[in-house]
Amino acid sequence: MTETTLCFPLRSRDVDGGAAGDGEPTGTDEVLLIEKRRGLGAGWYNGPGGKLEAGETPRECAVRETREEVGLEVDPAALEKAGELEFVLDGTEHTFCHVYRTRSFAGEPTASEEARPEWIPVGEVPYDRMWDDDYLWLPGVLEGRTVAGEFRFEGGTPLDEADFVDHDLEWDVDLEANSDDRNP
Ligand SMILES: Nc1nc2c([nH]c(=O)n2[C@H]2C[C@H](O)[C@@H](COP(=O)(O)OP(=O)(O)OP(=O)(O)O)O2)c(=O)[nH]1
Repeated sequence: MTETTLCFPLRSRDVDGGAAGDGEPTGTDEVLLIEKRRGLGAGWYNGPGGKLEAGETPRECAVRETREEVGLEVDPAALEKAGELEFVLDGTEHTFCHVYRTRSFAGEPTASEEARPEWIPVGEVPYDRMWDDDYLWLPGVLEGRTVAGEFRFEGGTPLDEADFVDHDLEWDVDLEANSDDRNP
C-alpha cells in the first residue's frame, strides 16, 4: 500500500461584467491543477501531490510535492484536510490518499519536468481528462466539503490502466479527528 497526497490550491478571481452587464465585479474561484507529465496518471489533470517519503507526515508531503512540482510555497498550518481516499485494486488496498485544499500560498506556479500547472475556474475542471472517479468527489472538495471514499478498480496494474468499477462515499466527515495522520 502506498500513502500519497494531493493538494488543491484555490484563489478568488474578480471578473468584470456580471450577468447583468453592470460592470459589478463577480467572484469566481479558480483551482490550480497540473497536467501530469510522467508517472501514474501521466497525461491527465490532477492536483499537485505524490508519495510520502520516509519519516514525513502527509501534510509535509503535500507541501513538499507542491513546491517540487509547481514551485508554490504553501503554508502547512493553513492546509485544510479535505479528504481521505482509498484506491483498491483487485480487492487489495493499493493507495491511500490524503487530500488537502488551501488558499494560503506564496509564489507563482511554474512548470517542472513532472507537471504543467494551470489555474482553472472550478466550474470548468476537465473531468474528462482526469481519473475516472474524480468527478464524484472533487467538486465537493472544491466547494469546501470533506469526504471519505473508497474507489474500487479491477484489471491489474498499473492502477491508471485498470477499470474503475464502483465506490463508497461519505460526505462531511470529521477528518481532523482522524488526524493528519496514520503516520505515527
Ligand atoms: N485525482 C486522483 N488522484 C489519484 C487517483 N489515484 C491515485 O493514485 N491518485 C494520485 C495519488 C498520487 O498523488 C498520484 C500518483 O502520483 P505519484 O506522484 O505518487 O506517482 P508517480 O508514479 O508519478 O510517483 P513518483 O515517481 O513521482 O514518486 O495520483 C485518483 O483516482 N484520482
